[in-house]
Amino acid sequence: MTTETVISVRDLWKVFGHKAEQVPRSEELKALSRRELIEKTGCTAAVREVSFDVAPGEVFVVMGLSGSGKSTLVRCLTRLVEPTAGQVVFEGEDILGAGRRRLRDLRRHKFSMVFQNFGLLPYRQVIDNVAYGLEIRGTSKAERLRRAREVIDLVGLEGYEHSFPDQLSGGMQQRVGLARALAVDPDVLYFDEPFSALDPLIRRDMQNEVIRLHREVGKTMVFITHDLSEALRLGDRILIMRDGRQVQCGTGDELVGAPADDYVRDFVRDVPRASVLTLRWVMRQPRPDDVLDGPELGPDVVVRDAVRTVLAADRPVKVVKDGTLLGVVTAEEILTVVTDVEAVA
Ligand SMILES: Nc1ncnc2c1ncn2[C@@H]1O[C@H](COP(=O)(O)OP(=O)(O)OP(=O)(O)O)[C@@H](O)[C@H]1O
Repeated sequence: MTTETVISVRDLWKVFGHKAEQVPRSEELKALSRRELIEKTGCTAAVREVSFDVAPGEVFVVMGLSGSGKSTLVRCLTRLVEPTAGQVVFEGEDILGAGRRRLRDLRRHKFSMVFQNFGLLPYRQVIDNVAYGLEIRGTSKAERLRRAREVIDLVGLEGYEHSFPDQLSGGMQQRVGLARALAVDPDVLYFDEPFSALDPLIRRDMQNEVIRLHREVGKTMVFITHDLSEALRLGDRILIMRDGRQVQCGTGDELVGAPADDYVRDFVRDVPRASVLTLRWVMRQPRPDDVLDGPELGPDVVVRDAVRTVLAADRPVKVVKDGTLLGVVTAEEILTVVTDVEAVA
């Protein structure tokens, strides 16, 4: 664990069933597929041997098909679900050893959750819903209302302080959910498919809202989704799960440029590659006949943003980082990505 880690997860297991504890301890049971494990022991392995780190300020996305273990994994991080084995270290503390009081403090002061069904209190006005987390913390009324107004403004709900949740649209209710989560100034925000009940346009608005809020408040976020375009838009890194196991963890361009297996390849098949891949994925080594006095671009420039420069140059564009030439790109490499969806996979 370094100070550059907010959450550090090691060999995490969550098994449901009577003999749950036996599964992570037995090499024989660990090796079984999920189906074989159910048949043999009656246990469901929802999360199997998952390890990852989340850095401060990172948006970390957990993605996978329905039933792959996303919700169970993220609930283990706050112990809403009790892990069967492994380690969850939060800001240097192994929270699997935390007692009830410590856990309650962590949930009140360090974590906030945003759920798909909003979880708002129906008989409370917006402002009291937003102030709720501060109320249970014991913050004075004047202070919690002041803070609630501040975050209501931050999420664009000014003027709706005294509305009740059922007077608001789904998108606005989710803004209340966001404001409530932000009001307590947590260290980490956990989102469990918060926008999947919203229609596509509102959903896009809310994704933009999260991007904007992240830029403004810089919180560490762990975000569950089964929607790859949402994952790519929001995530600094994406963990892909299948049947409880992690299949791959990486940046969007790593998943699209080098999918770990057919499951990931299937997920990323329809992604517009030019919008995700960066020059490091398409550049080639210079050849002896290349004239190397063309324009320079960085390796992290997205192909789509490099098209104009590359096509306008009459010599190879140099891909340079910290003064070192990493490779070159010409119209040929760029057009391969822009026109051929499977070219680099
Ligand atoms: N309380 C429980 N008891 C028994 N099995 C459970 C329990 N909760 C989850 N599971 C099982 O664990 C597996 C993973 O479920 P989980 O809800 O974490 O997946 P998910 O990827 O979040 O799915 P979804 O996208 O549908 O919410 C599933 O097979 C599920 O049936």
